[in-house]
Amino acid sequence: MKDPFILASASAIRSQMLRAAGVPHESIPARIDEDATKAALLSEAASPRDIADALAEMKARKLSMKNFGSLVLGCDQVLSFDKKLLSKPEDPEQARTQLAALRGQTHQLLSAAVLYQDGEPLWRHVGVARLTMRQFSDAYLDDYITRNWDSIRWSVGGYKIEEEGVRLFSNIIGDHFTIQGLPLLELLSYLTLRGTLPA
Ligand SMILES: Nc1nc2c(ncn2[C@@H]2O[C@H](COP(=O)(O)OP(=O)(O)OP(=O)(O)O)[C@@H](O)[C@H]2O)c(=O)[nH]1
Repeated sequence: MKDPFILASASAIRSQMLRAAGVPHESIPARIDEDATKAALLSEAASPRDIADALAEMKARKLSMKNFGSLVLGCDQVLSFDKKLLSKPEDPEQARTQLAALRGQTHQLLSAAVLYQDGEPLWRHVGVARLTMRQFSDAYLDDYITRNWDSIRWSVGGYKIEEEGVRLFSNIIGDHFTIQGLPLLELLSYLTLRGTLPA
């Protein structure tokens, strides 16, 4: 690729998806205060989509200002359920409470991506997936968390779709990439259209 590509994210799976797609990049965590920004936006009644987009843009802009010439991709994923924003579970108990609330219900994962270059936004997209959980038993939920806590603690929904988390669901509308945190197909389409990736 002509311009260096920076993924402004600490997310291993986002980097893995880009690498698997043949997009060479450097991963640099943006280290912004997500909680403060999320709280401020929620106090202004911002929508989950706008919150994810704003956080992704903050990450992209911060690293773009320090890396002129590079393409910088910022990402953020939020879980929207019952008009509330859920965050990564802080402990197994919170994971259990959150998953019990999502049981038998449909929630949305919104994965925002914003591309910057030289301090200016080039492209943005928010991918949306709709996921319906089955009526799993309390016993299964307890065992699931015991078996998977070390892995699911880093995921906003308390599950990893490519691992045992898939057994929590009865229906999913949306692509795997969006669920894992990156609207990859839309990003690749843009990079190809702009000539960054060969058509
Ligand atoms: N492997 C995997 N990761 C998931 C899945 N669902 C959500 N995630 C991850 O959950 C995390 C959502 O938190 P974010 O705040 O968007 O990203 P982060 O991991 O904190 O990293 P930053 O981009 O540096 O903020 C992301 O890393 C997603 O990739 C999944 O099904 N599988």
